[in-house]
Amino acid sequence: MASSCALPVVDLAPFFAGDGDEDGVARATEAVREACRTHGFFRAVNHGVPPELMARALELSAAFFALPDEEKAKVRPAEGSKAPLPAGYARQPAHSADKNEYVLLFDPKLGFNVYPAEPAGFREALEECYAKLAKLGLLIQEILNECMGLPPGFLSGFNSDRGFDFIPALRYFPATEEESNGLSEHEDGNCITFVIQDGVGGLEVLKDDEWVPAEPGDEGSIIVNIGDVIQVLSNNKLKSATHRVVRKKAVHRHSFAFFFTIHGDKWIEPLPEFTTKIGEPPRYKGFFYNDYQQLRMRNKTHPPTRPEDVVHITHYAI
Ligand SMILES: O=C(O)CCC(=O)C(=O)O
Ligand SMILES: [Fe+2]
Repeated sequence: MASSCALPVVDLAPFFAGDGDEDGVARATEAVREACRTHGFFRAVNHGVPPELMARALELSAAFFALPDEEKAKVRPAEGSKAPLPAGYARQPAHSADKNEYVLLFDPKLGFNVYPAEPAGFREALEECYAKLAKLGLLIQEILNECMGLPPGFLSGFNSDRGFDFIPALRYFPATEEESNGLSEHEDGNCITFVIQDGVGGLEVLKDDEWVPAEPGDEGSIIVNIGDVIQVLSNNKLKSATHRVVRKKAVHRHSFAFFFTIHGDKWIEPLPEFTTKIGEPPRYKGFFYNDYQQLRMRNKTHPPTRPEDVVHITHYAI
């Protein structure tokens, strides 16, 4: 039986029905609001991304990562690229607590991506997946706008530049006898994240001091979570939850994480709807998104020895 902490499931079908199912839309919107308030995570079904496309993309990704290291190394980021992060293949440095390798991809239209020659079809499947997830990002942003009671179109106007969204295709190594961390506990710094994953499992979300599994489920579901930007804009009404990936023994785990993010020049602070308009004090000082990203990046390049020195969104808390 599912525990009371189990990840909420949200059926997005009413948004695709095209028959003006207003009640269905209202119910699904309320389910998203409740999930983002309590867990910061939910499992989306009927999300508009074909399950067979997700399965094919994961298979092709697994085939790429199974290639010899020297083949993977050919997919190195282009020198002099203007991409916000290095697009292409990389592996976490040996000293990192995170035990994975990945291929980072941006919107194909931007021309930053570097693709492997093998396996055939990798580029097409990933580009198709990207397009579908980008569309889903816009839909979830609209739903959040409604959940947050913001003026229609506020978030899409505030966050209209899609040039910073990206996907890492990830492979986690098998756990060892000594150690099973795949991705250390963290909150996402962006707006909205989608996770597509194979059947291995290992993604876990912290809820009331308990680690709740965010397993893939067998219906081709996508895990959705909100990041720090939404938590700040909503002045803590919606939650950017702590999560991590734990590795399993004897298997690699494959996933895609789509980061629906925001332009680095954006000034992020709690919105009036959650502060002055309702007589509540802001829980955060304002900041430029870029500045926060730099601090987060430094967490990775220069990991502090004391966990309490790792920068989280609480850095800006009042
Ligand atoms: O691989 C996953 O399941 C999650 C990845 C994740 O949490 C992240 O990249 O921020
Ligand atoms: Fe994450």
